[in-house]
Amino acid sequence: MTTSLTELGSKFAGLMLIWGIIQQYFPPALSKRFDYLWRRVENHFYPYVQITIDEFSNGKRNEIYSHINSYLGTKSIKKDAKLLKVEKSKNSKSFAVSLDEGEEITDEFQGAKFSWRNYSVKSSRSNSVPMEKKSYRLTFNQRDREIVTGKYLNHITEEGKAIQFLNRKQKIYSNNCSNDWYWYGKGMWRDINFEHPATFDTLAMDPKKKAEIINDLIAFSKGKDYYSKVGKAWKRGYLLYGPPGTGKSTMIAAIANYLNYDIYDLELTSVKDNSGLKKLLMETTSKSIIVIEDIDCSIDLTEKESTENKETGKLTLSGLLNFIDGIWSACGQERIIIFTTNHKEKLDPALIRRGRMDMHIEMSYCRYEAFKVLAKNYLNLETHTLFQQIQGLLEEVDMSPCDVAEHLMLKNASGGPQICLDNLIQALIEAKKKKANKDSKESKEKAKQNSMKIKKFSAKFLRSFGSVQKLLK
Ligand SMILES: Nc1ncnc2c1ncn2[C@@H]1O[C@H](COP(=O)(O)OP(=O)(O)OP(=O)(O)O)[C@@H](O)[C@H]1O
Ligand SMILES: [Mg+2]
Repeated sequence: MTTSLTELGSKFAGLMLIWGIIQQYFPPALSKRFDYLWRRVENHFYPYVQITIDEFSNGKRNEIYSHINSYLGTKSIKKDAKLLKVEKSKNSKSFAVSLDEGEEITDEFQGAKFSWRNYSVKSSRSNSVPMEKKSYRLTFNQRDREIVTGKYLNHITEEGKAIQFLNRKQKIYSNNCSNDWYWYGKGMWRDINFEHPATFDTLAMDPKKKAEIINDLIAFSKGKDYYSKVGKAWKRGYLLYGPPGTGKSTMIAAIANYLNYDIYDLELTSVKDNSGLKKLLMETTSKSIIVIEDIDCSIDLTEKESTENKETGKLTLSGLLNFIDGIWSACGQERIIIFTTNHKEKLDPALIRRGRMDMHIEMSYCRYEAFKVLAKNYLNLETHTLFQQIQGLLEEVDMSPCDVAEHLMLKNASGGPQICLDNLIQALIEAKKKKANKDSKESKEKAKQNSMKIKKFSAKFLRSFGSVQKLLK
């Protein structure tokens, strides 16, 4: 289809040119009549329309061109296009394939056929470097005009965007910028590539809880229509709480990798006031996770403090609440906000109520199910005779996944899994002893305090009894 369409198109263009020249010698009334007839002949033999999409439009890069480029590049691998180009930019994870100059490809959408051709025109200005003008030309039957403008162009733009999103390198942004001259004028966030290896497969936790979180993330990321239907801003809040070393930060990395989102690591102690917080928020993009780690330590966020500071221009709890659910936070769609804390009980209930922090996720000490994930990751073991003993010990001792993982690391080339498991058992037995000692000390201390209380009480009672006796005498 493609070659014949393009060839036919250029032949008609040639005929049009000749017709234009001859037309000048015709009287206007006759020329109009001929023009009408010519259009009918043309529509009969060549009922096609062409749209050209240039790489640059009005001196600016044309975004649609780059989306089409990605879309057609992916199509070209599956189709039988023979002239392809491969590029890799510093911000993309893998190679990007696109059509080479002059190559054509056909596409189908809702039963309609489309032909795409890549053009490149080189021109040289009198005194300067040669310029290359790249474009795509879309040819389609004019009966499909509505499909093209109504749906097809939208469809390829969305697909192209999605391909570019998957192919880009993830970033982690931080607002904790020093006064370093290098960052001067580079915006409020600085970024580096995010390359954390954590995934949900390597995250050690109760499998049911893990599945629940993954399902929640899937529902969120596919929820565009749902959120707009119920009239809610497309964002979700997670509170991760639990003792140190239980995997809160690791979970954030796993979520970012799962959804391919960027991370904005927001350091509240570096934020001067509420308006600074708003500016930071406005510089974040969609499909991102805004993280505030150790929220309880970041700032004194009590309601009382917030009311006192309202006028003094500081960062306040109400400022933070506005940040989470104010209208500004809905400016960029598809955003996740995550708070972490070791002390959930210290947080103001207003900050973590449902609707703000939609899901409260407890990251707990390592139990048997979580241990099995670590043993698989670190030692490639799914079963072992020592597992049963470890299971029993993990029920009695609170050890963080971080500490368990440390014992499962192969420390030298000659050490095998058996040594690691033995080491872990030793550590668990030690921890169990320590716990037993601590418990017995605590119960002795409690008993001592109780007996002191009883002694004090009886002395007081005896004293008062003595004074009553004296009075009665
Ligand atoms: N649940 C887990 N699954 C897999 N690895 C874990 C888990 N928890 C901890 N680790 C390991 O321990 C290290 C420290 O964990 P992480 O930083 O995620 O803990 P945290 O809960 O954020 O601690 P803190 O409260 O001190 O910030 C990680 O680099 C990871 O290797
Ligand atoms: Mg952490």
